[in-house]
Order: sequence, then C-alpha cells, then structure tokens
Amino acid sequence: MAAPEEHDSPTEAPQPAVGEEETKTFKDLGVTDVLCEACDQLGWTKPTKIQIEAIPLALQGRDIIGLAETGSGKTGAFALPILNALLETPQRLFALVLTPTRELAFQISEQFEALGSSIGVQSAVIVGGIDSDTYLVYILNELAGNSFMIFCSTCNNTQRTALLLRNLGFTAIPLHGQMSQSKRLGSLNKFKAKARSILLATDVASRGLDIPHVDVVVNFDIPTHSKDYIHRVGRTARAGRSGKAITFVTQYDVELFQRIEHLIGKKLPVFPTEDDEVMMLTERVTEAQRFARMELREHGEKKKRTREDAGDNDDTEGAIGVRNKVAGGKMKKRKGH
Ligand SMILES: Nc1ncnc2c1ncn2[C@@H]1O[C@H](COP(=O)(O)OP(=O)(O)OP(=O)(O)O)[C@@H](O)[C@H]1O
Repeated sequence: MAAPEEHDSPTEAPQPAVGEEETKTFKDLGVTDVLCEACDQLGWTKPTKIQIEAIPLALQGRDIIGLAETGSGKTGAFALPILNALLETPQRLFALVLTPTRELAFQISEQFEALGSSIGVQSAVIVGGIDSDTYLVYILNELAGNSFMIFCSTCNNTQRTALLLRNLGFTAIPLHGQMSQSKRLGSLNKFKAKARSILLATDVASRGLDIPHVDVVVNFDIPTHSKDYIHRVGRTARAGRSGKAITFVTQYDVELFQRIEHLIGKKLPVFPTEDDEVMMLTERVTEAQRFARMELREHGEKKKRTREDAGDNDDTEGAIGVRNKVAGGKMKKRKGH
C-alpha cells in the first residue's frame, strides 16, 4: 500500500474505473453476494481500478503488491478478498493488517467493520508505543495554568484534538477553515476573553492575530513551511512578555525540523519528560481518543443529515450527545484549565 496522506475529507469518493472495465461489477470480480450487498450499502456502486485489478488475483490466493493514488479504494481492494476468504473458511482469528500509523489502523478497522457488519465480523486494533496525543496531555498538565495555542496541520486534526482535550476536561476550542466566519470569531473571542485556555488552530491563525496572553505555542504538527514556524511562535511573547514554543517532532519530521533550526539559526533544546508519568496517562487518553472518534463520526453524520448546516457546526461544544455519556461515565472533569 502506498503511504497514506492525511485528507481533510477522507470520505471523498474515488474515481470509478474507466474504459472497458467501466462496466465490471463486484460480482464479476468474484465477490460473494453478501459482500456485494455490503458494498452497495456503502454506496460503492462499481469497483475502482485498483479493486478491479487486485480482487480477482487476491481471491485466487495470489500475493499482490498494489500501488494506486491516495483515496483510490486500496483498503477495499484488500479488505474484500480477506472477508470473502473468511466467509469460505470461517475461523476465529483470521487476518492481520499492519499499518504505518495509528490513525490508519483505526480507519482500516472501521472499513472492515462497515463491509463485514452483515456477516458479524469483529476487528481489534492494537497500537504500540506512547502516542504523541499522550505527550501533548502531559505537557498541558506540566504547564497547567498557562494559555496555549496549539497548531495542527489539518482542519480534521484540529477538530479531533479539540474534542480529545475537551473529553479530558480541558477547556479547548478549535479555529479552522472549515468553520464559518461567525464560529471562528466566536472561538477566538472565547479564547481572547480567557473563557477557554486552549485554542487549537490551523495556520489560518498563525498570521496577524494579536492575542496578548498566549503563554505557550505548541506545534503539534510541525509546520511544512519553515517560515510558518516563525509566524506561529510569534503568537506568544508579544509586547515584551515572555513565552514558550514547543514543537512535536516525529521520525518523519526530522528534515523539516532541521530546516527550522537552520532558518532561526538556533539549536532547540529537548523538552524534558518523565516517561513513567506519560505512561500513566495512556489509559485516560486512549479512552478520550475513542470518544473523540465517536464524536467526529456523530458530527459527520449530523452534517450529512442537515446539509444547510454544513461547515457551520464545527464547534466541539456541538458534540453534546457523546460528551454527556463521557461526563456521566468514567472521565473526570479537571479543574483549573
Ligand atoms: N468502489 C468504490 N466506490 C465508491 N467509494 C469507494 C469505493 N471503494 C472505496 N471507496 C471509498 O473511497 C474512500 C477512499 O478509499 P481508501 O481509504 O481505501 O483509499 P486508499 O486508496 O487506501 O487511500 P490512501 O492511500 O489515502 O490510504 C473511502 O471513503 C472508501 O469508503
């Protein structure tokens, strides 16, 4: 599978196959009826090109390396043959899918469950290591009492992280380009008035905004253009005040990070963390992530149902349904944020 790219709209439908293959159906490829119906229910009227090429070979049990552009239906190209084979030889533990990122693991699991719901398929997601979400929560706890601007690279991650933090009891609010102007202003004003201590933003907020009391800027996703680093960190330490900037650097970001250090002519020191303390947060963060995913899904469905509302309801405070479940459940509200 090609490396995934983060989409702002992951549900965008891929292009159907063209030419003589245009008329092929999932049934023609050898997919069993119950799975053809599942495709139908997902609105997959015809297989995509990679699905047309991969599925018949996979159904023969052949090894495949499939390359196709992002969003072209590669997940279905391997999930359908797996489910088809499972139906032929039912058993408890059947397939292991390895992915390069946690997000992709959850996304693929959801697709397996959507395709396999009518045949009772269950999938489990196992992720390892300490996740940067957990480090973010650790840093917010360590620096509690400050006001934060957290930058993410996409609207989707901004929204997701805002939901995650709210589920953990932080007063976080998003600001991104998929929100209407009035919602954006509303978020900004709540943050400016100190009614919210964490503003999560894409680069729409990195330039020009003058909010005097930002104590800490967090680059949760490293900026792709090193100049944006300067704009982002310039949101703190304004008018003679002091401020802090913290940048998350994953193994994929080293080159971008070195470019930033080169641009600013400075080696940035490592932020000290106590791994044992970070570990202790894992369980709560994992649960909050699960709720955040549910809320994002709930919100996406609501948007589909009420088209006129599209793009206008991105404030995380709209996700009341799930939040009530969280508040009434195990998650504790945290004071002082
Ligand atoms: N035959 C089809 N018809 C319509 N939609 C489809 C079809 N197959 C897959 N999709 C939808 O297309 C979207 C993209 O599919 P998928 O995530 O598998 O792409 P991908 O090729 O794996 O992309 P990436 O490389 O970015 O991970 C998903 O929302 C999926 O539900």
